[in-house]
Amino acid sequence: MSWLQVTLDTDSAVAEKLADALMDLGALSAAIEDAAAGTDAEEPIFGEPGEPVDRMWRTSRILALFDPAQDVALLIAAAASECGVPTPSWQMEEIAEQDWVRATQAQFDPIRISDRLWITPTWHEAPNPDAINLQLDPGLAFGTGSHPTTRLCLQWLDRELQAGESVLDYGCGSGILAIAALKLGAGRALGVDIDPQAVQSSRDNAAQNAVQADFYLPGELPDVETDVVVANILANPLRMLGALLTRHVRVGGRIVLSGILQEQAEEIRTLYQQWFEMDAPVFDDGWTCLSGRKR
Ligand SMILES: C[S@@+](CC[C@H](N)C(=O)[O-])C[C@H]1O[C@@H](n2cnc3c(N)ncnc32)[C@H](O)[C@@H]1O
Repeated sequence: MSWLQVTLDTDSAVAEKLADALMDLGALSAAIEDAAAGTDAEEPIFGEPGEPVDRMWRTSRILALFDPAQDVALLIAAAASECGVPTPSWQMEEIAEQDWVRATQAQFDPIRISDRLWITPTWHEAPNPDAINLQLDPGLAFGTGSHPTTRLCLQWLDRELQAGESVLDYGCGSGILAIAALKLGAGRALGVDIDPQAVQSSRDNAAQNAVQADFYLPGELPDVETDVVVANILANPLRMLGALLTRHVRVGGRIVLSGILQEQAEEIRTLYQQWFEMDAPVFDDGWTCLSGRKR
C-alpha cells in the first residue's frame, strides 16, 4: 500500500479553509506548517491557552495525503474553487508503506539532562546504566524531556532538590517532573493536571518507573504544603495561579516556574516577588525557568 503526498504553498489567510476543503473532498489528512520551516526565515509563533494567536507565518504549506486511486489534480482545483482562490501550484510524491512504529521510535533518542540523569524511551538501551534513568515513551501528555521548559525544570531538580523533600508537580503532563523528583530522592511527590489523559499518563509512567506518586485532577488535590512546587505551565496560567501555587509551598520552601518565554520572564518574576525571594532567571532556547524561596 502507498499514498500520494501533495505539498502546496498558499497564503496563510486561506490555508485553513483550503485544508478543510481538501479534507471535505476526500483527502486522508491535511496538515499546515510554516512554508519556511527548517530555513532561517522560519517564524516560531506561540499562543497562550484561551487567547487567540494574533498572527500567522506569511506563507503556509499544506501537506495532504491522498489515496492513489483519487484524481488529485481535480480535487485540488475543486478545493481552490470552493475557497475562491486560483488553483495553487503543487508537487506530489508517492509515500511507500513502512513500519510506522519503528519509524516513529527512531525519532526519540535518550535525552541527557545531566551526567547522572537521563530520560530513555522503553525500547532503547540506557546509554549510561549507572545513571538515574527515567523510562518514558512519548504519549498523549506533554513531557518527554525534549522541550527546553521540561529540561530546565529537570535540571533545577537535579541541582537543588534535597533528599527527602516533598514535591508538588503542578501541570504534571506525563508526570515527568514528579517521577524524576522521586528518582532523585524526594520523599513524596504529587502531581495535578486539568487534563484527565495527563493524570492517567502520569499514573502509567509512575508505574513504569516503579515509583509511588499520587496524581490528581485540580478539584481532587489535597490541601498540602510541600517543600517544592514545580509548575511548567505557561505564563498566563502562572499569572492566574500565583496565590494558589504559593499556598502549596511551605514557608522557606521553593517554587520553580517554567513555560515562560524569555520576554515574559521579568513580569512573572516581579509578580512572584511578592511571595518569594526570587533567584536570577535561567534561560534555554528562548524559554525561562524562574525559582524562588517563600518568605
Ligand atoms: C507544558 S505541560 C508540562 C508537562 C510536564 N510537567 C513537563 O514539565 O514537561 C503543561 C501541563 O499543564 C497542564 N495545565 C495547564 N493549565 C493548568 C491548570 N490551570 N491546572 C493544572 N494543570 C494545567 C496542561 O494540561 C499540561 O499537561
